[in-house]
Amino acid sequence: MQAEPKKSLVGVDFEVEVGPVAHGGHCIARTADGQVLFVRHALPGERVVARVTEGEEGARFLRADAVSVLEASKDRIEAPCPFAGPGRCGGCDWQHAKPGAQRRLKGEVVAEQLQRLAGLTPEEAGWDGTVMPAEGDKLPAGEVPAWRTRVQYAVDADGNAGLRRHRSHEVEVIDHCMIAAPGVSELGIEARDWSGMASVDAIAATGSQDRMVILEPRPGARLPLVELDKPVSVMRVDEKDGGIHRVHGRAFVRERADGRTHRVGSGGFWQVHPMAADTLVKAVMQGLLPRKGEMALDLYCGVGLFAGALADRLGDKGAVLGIESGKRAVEDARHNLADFDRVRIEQGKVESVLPRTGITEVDLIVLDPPRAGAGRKTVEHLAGLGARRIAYVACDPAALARDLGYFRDGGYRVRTLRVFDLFPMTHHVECVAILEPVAKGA
Ligand SMILES: C[S@@+](CC[C@H](N)C(=O)[O-])C[C@H]1O[C@@H](n2cnc3c(N)ncnc32)[C@H](O)[C@@H]1O
Repeated sequence: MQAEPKKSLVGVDFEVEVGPVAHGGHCIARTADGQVLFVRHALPGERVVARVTEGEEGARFLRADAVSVLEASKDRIEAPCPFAGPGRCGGCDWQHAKPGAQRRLKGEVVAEQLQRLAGLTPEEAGWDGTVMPAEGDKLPAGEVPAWRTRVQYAVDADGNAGLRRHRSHEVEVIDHCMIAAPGVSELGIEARDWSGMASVDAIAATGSQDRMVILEPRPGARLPLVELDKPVSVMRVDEKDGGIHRVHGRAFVRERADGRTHRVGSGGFWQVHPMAADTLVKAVMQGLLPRKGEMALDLYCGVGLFAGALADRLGDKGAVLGIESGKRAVEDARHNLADFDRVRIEQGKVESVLPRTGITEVDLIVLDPPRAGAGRKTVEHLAGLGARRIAYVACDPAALARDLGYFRDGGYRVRTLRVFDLFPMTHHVECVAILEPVAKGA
């Protein structure tokens, strides 16, 4: 017998009391029947009308948008961006929260994940519970920061440009993105007509005048001429293989951080807040306190940000091994670190390359994995290398908390945790955890 299809609840409204914020930035609520709702654009303590955007009867949970606020939180503000809100731009999801409240809520999410997945209180994690701005970010509270040094715009078939709506391919047509850095705006949809393109990825480097635009043309469309009064690279996404190819200018931009210049190719990772790289390097180095002559690993090393910072502090007798899966990022890392004799970069996945290196002992480890985290197997391997300190840089607090639990099983404790707001107006948060071995007999 075929099971009856479940009835979709999309478009149905529920009047609900909004509970705490959850991982992912949505708040938790329940329908009168007890079904869990993850409500976007809501704040804890509010009473709202939540309109279901995903889910059916009997589903474990539903997703919804707060389409009307019946009782507002004192943390609520009118979103400064005219394109934010239910069903609109999918970029910033916390425009409706005061800047101070955004940080507090990020802290609540980190604390909840630590408790639930690692059994740690903030005190046990050596964290004072605060969420810090990026180093040197002195913007007055309330002012919308134009921070994003990389924005991927979308263009519809009629040539209207904007940003994608939340979990949708539809384009929210906009004339300006408030959080785009000025260098991005002078290149992006604010500056020219992008008809014929499907997407336009605009990058403005920090510490150099370099600009890059990665264009994905619609079938048969010609690329527009892109001119700027500073070095601009034009790249093209290949329709057939999805590869990124150079059309004009250099195939990279130069980013400055920790006193060095880093070449970052079109597909390579670089932090999108202009002060993020320096902030993270400082937090990692303050936590690790590298000593001359030590041996260190930089895992998920990208173009070599932490490997370079480590090599610089470890001196001529120190050594660093970086591992990164992206082929072009590895080429960039090798270029960026060419001045250091005792730095080696291996290409491949950490989980397969690390065991093959035959390394059985290191002094220091930095790991900065993608959102999924490192996972049990890699953490078990790392915990067996006897490092005196480990710095775990994380963009997903849930993956971090889970992996901290694995590190605890491997004999490591969290010495300090620092939490940074490197993504204002969104729910995203960045953490740096410093671990050390639990003293024998403790
Ligand atoms: C969050 S970025 C960090 C990059 C670098 N640490 C930085 O701060 O600029 C994560 C990096 O890990 C790489 N990556 C993803 N999965 C990987 C894996 N399984 N093994 C090695 N590298 C991986 C990505 O290509 C990306 O460069």
